[in-house]
Amino acid sequence: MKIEHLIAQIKSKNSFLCVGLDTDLDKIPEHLLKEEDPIFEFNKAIIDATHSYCVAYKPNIAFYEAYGIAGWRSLEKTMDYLNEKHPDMYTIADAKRGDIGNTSTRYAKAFFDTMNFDAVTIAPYMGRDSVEPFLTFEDKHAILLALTSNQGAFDFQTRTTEGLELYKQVLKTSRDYENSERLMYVVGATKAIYLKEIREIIPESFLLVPGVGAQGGSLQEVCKYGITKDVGLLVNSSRGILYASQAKDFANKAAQQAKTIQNEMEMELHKRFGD
Ligand SMILES: O=C(O)c1cc(=O)[nH]c(=O)n1[C@@H]1O[C@H](COP(=O)(O)O)[C@@H](O)[C@H]1O
Repeated sequence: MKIEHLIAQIKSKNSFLCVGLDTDLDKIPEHLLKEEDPIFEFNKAIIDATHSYCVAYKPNIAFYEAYGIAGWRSLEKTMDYLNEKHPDMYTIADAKRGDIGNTSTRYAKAFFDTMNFDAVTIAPYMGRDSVEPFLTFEDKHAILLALTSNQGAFDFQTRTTEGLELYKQVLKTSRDYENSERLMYVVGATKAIYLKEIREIIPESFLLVPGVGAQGGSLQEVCKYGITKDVGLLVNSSRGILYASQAKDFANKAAQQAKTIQNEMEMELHKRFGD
C-alpha cells in the first residue's frame, strides 16, 4: 500500500488503530472450537466487527506457527479475507525476522509476495544486509524494532556505546540504508517519554506503537510526543480488543473496545488538527 493511501485512511476514519490478531485457541470463545477452522472464524468475526474503527491489522506470526500447517492455513485465509473484503486495510506481519542477505530475501518473498502483507517487523541486530532485502519492494514497508515495549528492552536497547544509546544508533544508521524511505520503526507505548528524542532523529517516519491496553501504555502520552503532521503513528492493541469477552458476544465487545480507542484517537487528532 502506498503511504499516501494509509495516511488518507487514517484521516478519513479518524483512527490510527491497528488491531493485533494474536489469536490464541486457549482464549477464544469455546463455541468456536467446534468450527473446522476456529482461528479463521475468530479472526473473521473480529475483522467484521472492528474494521470501521481501525486502519490496520497485525497478525503476530507466532500465534499461527504454533499450530503448524493448520495455523499457516488460518493465516493465509485471514490474509485472503482481508485483501478481498477490506483491501483498504494496512496489513502487518509481526514476524520479527532478519538474517543474512539471501535468507532475508526469502523472508521478504514469503511475507510480501506469497502472503501479500504490506509490512513486516524486522529485528535490526544483523545490520544493513539483513534489512535491505525487505526494502526492495515498492509500496511495502519494513518495520525495524527500535525501542520495544517490554522490560528486556533495557538489557541492550538503552545501553550506550560511543555516546549513543543502541536504539538511537538503529534509528540513525538505518536512515542511510538503500530505500530507507520504506522503513518504519517500532517504539513501545510503554516508552512514550522517549518519543520526544526519537522524533528529533526521525521526525517523519511512521511508528508502530504496541503496548496500549494489556501492557498499560498511554495513548495520550504517545500522541503528545509522537504525532507528526501526517499522524505518523499506528497504535496497536491485541489482547485488550480480542479478549474483551470470551462469551458469544465477543465480537461486539471487541468492537466496543476498538470504538473506545478510536474515539480517544479522534479527540487527540481533533486537538491537534481541528476538524
Ligand atoms: O513488534 C511488535 O508488534 C511488538 C513490539 C514490542 O515492542 N512490543 C510488543 O508488544 N509487540 C507486539 O505487539 C503485540 C502486543 O499485544 P498486546 O499486549 O496484547 O496488546 C504483540 O503481538 C507483541 O508481540
